[in-house]
Amino acid sequence: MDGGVDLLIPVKMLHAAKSRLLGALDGGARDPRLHSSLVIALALDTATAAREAVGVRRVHVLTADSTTAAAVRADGFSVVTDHHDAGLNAALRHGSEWLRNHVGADRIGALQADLPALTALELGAAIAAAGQSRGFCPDRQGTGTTFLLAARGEALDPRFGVGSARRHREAGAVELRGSWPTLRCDVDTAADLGEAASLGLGPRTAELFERADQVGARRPARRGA
Ligand SMILES: Nc1nc2c(ncn2[C@@H]2O[C@H](COP(=O)(O)OP(=O)(O)OP(=O)(O)O)[C@@H](O)[C@H]2O)c(=O)[nH]1
Ligand SMILES: C=C(OP(=O)(O)O)C(=O)O
Repeated sequence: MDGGVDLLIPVKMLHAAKSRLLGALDGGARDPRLHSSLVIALALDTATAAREAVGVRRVHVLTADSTTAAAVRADGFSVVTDHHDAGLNAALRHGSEWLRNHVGADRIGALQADLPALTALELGAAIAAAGQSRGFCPDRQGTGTTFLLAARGEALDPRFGVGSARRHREAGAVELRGSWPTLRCDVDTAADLGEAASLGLGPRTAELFERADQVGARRPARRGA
């Protein structure tokens, strides 16, 4: 029986996360508390859309960070503790084994935590497109990976990092090729934030930028604006 995908969303320690976005909310002042709230907002918008997607059984945030864990638990997400913060692929291998051993997960996926424009429709379409295969979705540049889905009963075998799209392809994952701009739009830079704003930011991220705007910081510039 098809029980749906248990999805891991990895978030590293807040002081180290999304370093290229440091200062994005405060005109470069780089307030660490504001930065932490941005990292958490990105993850919550991603996780909230993912939870609504057809084919998803449960969303688990994978983190060693206690502030992140508390914030996502408050919104009803499960937390898988990454004790080591030993790098993304090691964390995902640990998370994948934990889900197989502790919650009986038989189909596991990994979704990047920085997809603030994600819609449930697009993630559901990508899961459907994968069928029973191991699949991955490249980012909008075509080189990275925003979503990796194991075949049923198999471990995740993640190969994230620079050039991960090629590595996932070479390792036998099927490239999921639909036109899913919100699933492909991970945000590493201010320019990426502008792209996500053009697609429509999720409510947590949008609210942070609304508030920042009121105190004079710039909103992410929309494409073509
Ligand atoms: N749980 C966990 N998540 C990780 C770890 N390393 C990276 N991640 C997460 O994996 C995703 C991609 O990580 P990176 O590309 O290394 O870093 P980033 O935080 O997106 O951004 P930069 O600091 O700007 O490189 C992000 O959501 C990270 O929070 C880890 O060791 N443990
Ligand atoms: C880790 C990856 O992405 P990013 O560095 O954009 O978060 C990846 O695409 O494999």
